[in-house]
Amino acid sequence: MPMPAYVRFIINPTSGTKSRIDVADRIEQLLNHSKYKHEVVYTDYAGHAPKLAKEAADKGYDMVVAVGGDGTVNEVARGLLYSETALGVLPKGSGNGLARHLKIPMGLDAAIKTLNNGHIITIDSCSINDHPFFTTAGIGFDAYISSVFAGNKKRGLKTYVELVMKEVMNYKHMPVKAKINDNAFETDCYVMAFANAAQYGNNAYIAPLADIEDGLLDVCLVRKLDLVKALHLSYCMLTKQLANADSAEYFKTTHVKVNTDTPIMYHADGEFIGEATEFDVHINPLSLRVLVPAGMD
Ligand SMILES: Nc1ncnc2c1ncn2[C@@H]1O[C@H](COP(=O)(O)OP(=O)(O)OP(=O)(O)O)[C@@H](O)[C@H]1O
Repeated sequence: MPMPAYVRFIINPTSGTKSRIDVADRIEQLLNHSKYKHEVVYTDYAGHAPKLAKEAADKGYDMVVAVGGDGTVNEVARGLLYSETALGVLPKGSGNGLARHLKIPMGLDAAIKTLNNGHIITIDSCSINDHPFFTTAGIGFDAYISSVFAGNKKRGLKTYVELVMKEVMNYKHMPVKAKINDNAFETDCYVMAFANAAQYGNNAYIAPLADIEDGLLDVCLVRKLDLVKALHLSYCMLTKQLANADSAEYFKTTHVKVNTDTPIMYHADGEFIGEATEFDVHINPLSLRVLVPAGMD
């Protein structure tokens, strides 16, 4: 990056649980000002961040830093795709899947210092029915949970876990037709998760083998679920063993197609999108520049 590099911080004031920390003030205090000239802007509404990010990319800013959870990261990154402008992340959500995958510290001060010492890599992104995603997308149960969570006033990990526990046995698998790696098959689908990064967030590893620079999409399919399987899956997610678990099937591919007769819910980076009967999911190799901590390649 040139010296000084021009940086726009985009803060989602609604993300994360309530905190009294003044993020703009911490940035002012800890950012290396001989390296960066910066400005701070705030989102006014959902869907504002892609415009603010694209505007910065069009003006030739060197980096745009998303301050928020994976929803904000998604919106900012969407505005930067295929541009020279790098994404930076100050994690402020409850899951922070992309930040965790990239080994960005969860603490605000440490994450700001990472911006001072980090370097840029180029990562893959993915799309589900033309919605870009950078961490995970999915159809079935995980999308259903994102839809209920979206309407929930309370946020945070505890609320999320309570919700999953309450709903996991009520949700029913659906029959789908899928095509992965030219192999077409019919299957029941409780959840089909598509992963660019290894985890949903909170160290729940839905795709432990995911490499964000390999040009491949990792797919995890759970056909049906009962209580024993649910407990086993949770254990495997938290211990990074899902790729070899009996309760799930794991694929690496570049492109997935899914069809259903009955509409099924889908999400991208944890944000509920809607329902559809056809899904086209693919990888966009090396499409986003990202600043990562020193030592991460
Ligand atoms: N000013 C705003 N007012 C209302 N919604 C906003 C605003 N700015 C952004 N959003 C929306 O907030 C959504 C959630 O943001 P984000 O994921 O960053 O936080 P979070 O939900 O608290 O984090 P997590 O997903 O980790 O729980 C985003 O998808 C975005 O569309």
